[in-house]
Amino acid sequence: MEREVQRVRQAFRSGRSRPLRFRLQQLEALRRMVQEREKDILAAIGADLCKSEFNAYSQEVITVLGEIDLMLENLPEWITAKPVKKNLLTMLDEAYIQPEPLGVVLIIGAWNYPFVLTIQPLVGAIAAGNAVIIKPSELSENTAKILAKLLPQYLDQDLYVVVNGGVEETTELLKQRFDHILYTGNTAVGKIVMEAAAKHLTPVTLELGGKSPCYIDKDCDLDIVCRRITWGKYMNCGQTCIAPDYILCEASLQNQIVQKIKETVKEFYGENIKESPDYERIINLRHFKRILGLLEGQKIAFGGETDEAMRYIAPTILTDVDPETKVMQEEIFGPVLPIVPVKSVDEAINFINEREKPLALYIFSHNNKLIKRMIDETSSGGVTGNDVIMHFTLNSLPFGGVGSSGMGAYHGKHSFDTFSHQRPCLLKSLKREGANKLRYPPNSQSKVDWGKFFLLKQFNKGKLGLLLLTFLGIVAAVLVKKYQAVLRRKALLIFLVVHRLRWSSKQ
Ligand SMILES: NC(=O)C1=CN([C@@H]2O[C@H](COP(=O)(O)OP(=O)(O)OC[C@H]3O[C@@H](n4cnc5c(N)ncnc54)[C@H](O)[C@@H]3O)[C@@H](O)[C@H]2O)C=CC1
Ligand SMILES: CCCCCCCCCC(=O)O
Repeated sequence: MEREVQRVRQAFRSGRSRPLRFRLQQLEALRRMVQEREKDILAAIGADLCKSEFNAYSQEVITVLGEIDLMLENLPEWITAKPVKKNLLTMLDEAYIQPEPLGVVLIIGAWNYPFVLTIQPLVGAIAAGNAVIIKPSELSENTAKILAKLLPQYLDQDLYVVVNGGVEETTELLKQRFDHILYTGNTAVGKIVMEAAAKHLTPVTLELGGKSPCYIDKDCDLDIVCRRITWGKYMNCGQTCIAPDYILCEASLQNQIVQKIKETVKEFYGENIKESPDYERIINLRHFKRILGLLEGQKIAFGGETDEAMRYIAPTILTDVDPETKVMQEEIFGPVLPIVPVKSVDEAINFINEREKPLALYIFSHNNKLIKRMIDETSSGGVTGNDVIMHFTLNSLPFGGVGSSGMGAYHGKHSFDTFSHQRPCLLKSLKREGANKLRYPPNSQSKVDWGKFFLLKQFNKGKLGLLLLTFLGIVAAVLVKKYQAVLRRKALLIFLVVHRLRWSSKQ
């Protein structure tokens, strides 16, 4: 493993991942891979999660293609140095921020959306000019295999490398030194990743999970609310990190919600859900049994049917759920929707704030003030009002968690920033040494006063200073006339200072 990482680092050191042209070529090659090998990719995702081609395309492939297009369109602007504001002391210098690649990035993907959760970060890392080691999840083995096969056929083989394997291989990888690690998966492994990264002071982006609450206000159009929740909760058989984990609402709404979700499930998946091409399966037996365990002792208002051989769990709703029971203690990550009754929005806010910060928060209400209030008085990785999941799809929004649901974010420009160092650059001239005397020893009160004058607004706003500088400006102008060639630059500096002070005294 050490040799593999060394090889990638050598490739990064060659500098070839940095030029804009190269980055664009690699992103175009990746887009070609997705388009030319679409059938293979969809088949692999389908085999891992029992997912239809339509669903695999619209839940995973479309996002990756959109991300690549966004990068191709904006990268020339994003990699350009951005000038920054200057102060009186640096007025004649060049000051700017230049994004630079971090180096070798490790991307550890999860199995639930095995293509998009691995390739979308890769797009950002390539765009930012890095070399990348990609570690797909071993649980989605078909997608892991197809990525290991296809990526080297399209991308630079030394800069972008897929490492497949399980916990043992990931553990070995994590002993190596990286310049950034982006991990998607559960919180427990997130801690292992962070501990390993700390040994090398490697920065991390942790895309973790949690229980994302969904509050339904009493004045809602429940038909629409329930359609949206049914879509987001049962998509991918509930195995979505930002799926609404549970509902908070007044007890009186429960029966109507159950009824409307039941009707929607029939509309979406038909009479025989097992036969529906749109309804997926649980990834493996361990997760299947874990989810069944969460049903113990609960009041099942709808669903509950299971088939171990097919790892099938029907869309299920639990009502009057006690917050102390197991289903409310861990992320469900399956098609089970508990409803926890609350008496008011205040109680819902307290309920959310008493628990770990979730990855997403969903609020349904006609009352925008109530939505804004809940946003103000709670914390979560992201929020969608009057819908679910959709904040993930807008790549101008950063996607990530907060607190135990993760740290850092990606998607679109946020990915580019995550995988870049914002390098501050100040380029001075070897001339104009006179002004530097201010900061050289021996120090004195008058130097401190000049320092204040140049750097602190409150000390250069006064009229006295302005008068003094105007006077200096006149003297300078006279001197310039006399020693034009030598003093032109100094006079210009004084003029600029006077101009700046006039401007700041107007503020
Ligand atoms: N925030 C986000 O964007 C997302 C978060 N998730 C979260 O991920 C979780 C589900 O995924 P998991 O079952 O964790 O996926 P997983 O079991 O596939 O693990 C993710 C990665 O961690 C590695 N790994 C597992 N155990 C390890 C260990 N002991 N040491 C080192 N590496 C190890 C695996 O090889 C894999 O590449 C849920 O909690 C879900 O909420 C899932 C998708 C998106
Ligand atoms: C248009 C629907 C796209 C849905 C994609 C959802 C991917 C979520 C990944 C996750 O957070 O686990």
